[in-house]
Amino acid sequence: MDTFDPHNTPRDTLFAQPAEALGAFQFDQSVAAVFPDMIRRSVPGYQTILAGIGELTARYWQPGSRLYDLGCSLGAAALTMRRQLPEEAECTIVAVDNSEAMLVRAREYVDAYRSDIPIELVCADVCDIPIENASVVVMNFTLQFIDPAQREALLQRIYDGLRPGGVLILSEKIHFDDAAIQDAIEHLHLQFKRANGYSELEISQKRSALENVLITDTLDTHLARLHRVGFAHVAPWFQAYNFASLLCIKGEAP
Ligand SMILES: Nc1ncnc2c1ncn2[C@@H]1O[C@H](C[S@+](CC[C@H]([NH3+])C(=O)[O-])CC(=O)[O-])[C@@H](O)[C@H]1O
Ligand SMILES: O=C(O)C(=O)Cc1ccccc1
Repeated sequence: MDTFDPHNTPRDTLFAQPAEALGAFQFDQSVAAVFPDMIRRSVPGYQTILAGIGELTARYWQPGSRLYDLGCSLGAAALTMRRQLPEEAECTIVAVDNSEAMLVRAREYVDAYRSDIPIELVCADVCDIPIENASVVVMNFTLQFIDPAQREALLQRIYDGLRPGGVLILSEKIHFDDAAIQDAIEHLHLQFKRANGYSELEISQKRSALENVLITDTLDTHLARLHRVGFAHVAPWFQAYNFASLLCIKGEAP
């Protein structure tokens, strides 16, 4: 087998041909194979958000704690977090995804870089795993795929598993209640995809496949829910069109 090169991965053409029957979007082997290209060309600000996750990790990690990447896909956030920790940090990074195909490839990415800090790759539903002794929890575009009825309970378990002073970094595609704003911002995202070489057919077929799979909330829904589960400080630290990332800080113990 050729040596794995994380900087040279194939182009996303998954929705380029007319499909007779379009199934629901799944994180299967074909998506995993093109995922770095797909996310870069589909999510404005993705690289900037990863850089911010690195900077926030450097600021909020705590010695002897666990750092989580929930819905890790190929482990991009887990690897970015690890680069920010000192080699001698007695921390463990836990990266979770329920797609076996993603985790097989995540293993290749993780193995391509050397470090004394372990990244545990766990194949599980993020709603089922224990979250304990955490200083930094990242959900980079994952909550949007969780059943809306389960979102608050998951956020509550994250909050409960954080140490005082720990943080959740939550990135999400969002929508807007104001129809004129929704229209304008969706247009900006469409133009972003077109500028990145996606055809009208690719855009519309992917949109259909994502229907009822990727379910967005508004920024207000996110903020209210994050406050309800207990976060003392919550604010968006980044937004590009309809993609936002929130910093949620658990208060210090009284
Ligand atoms: N219930 C679930 N349990 C575990 N994993 C899940 C679940 N539902 C979906 N996933 C996983 O969440 C990931 C979402 S992608 C994250 C990008 C990454 N964070 C990145 O920083 O590159 C975002 C996107 O494709 O828009 C996929 O790998 C799913 O298998
Ligand atoms: O492509 C889109 O329209 C998105 O909303 C982002 C996305 C990126 C990768 C997989 C699924 C959705």
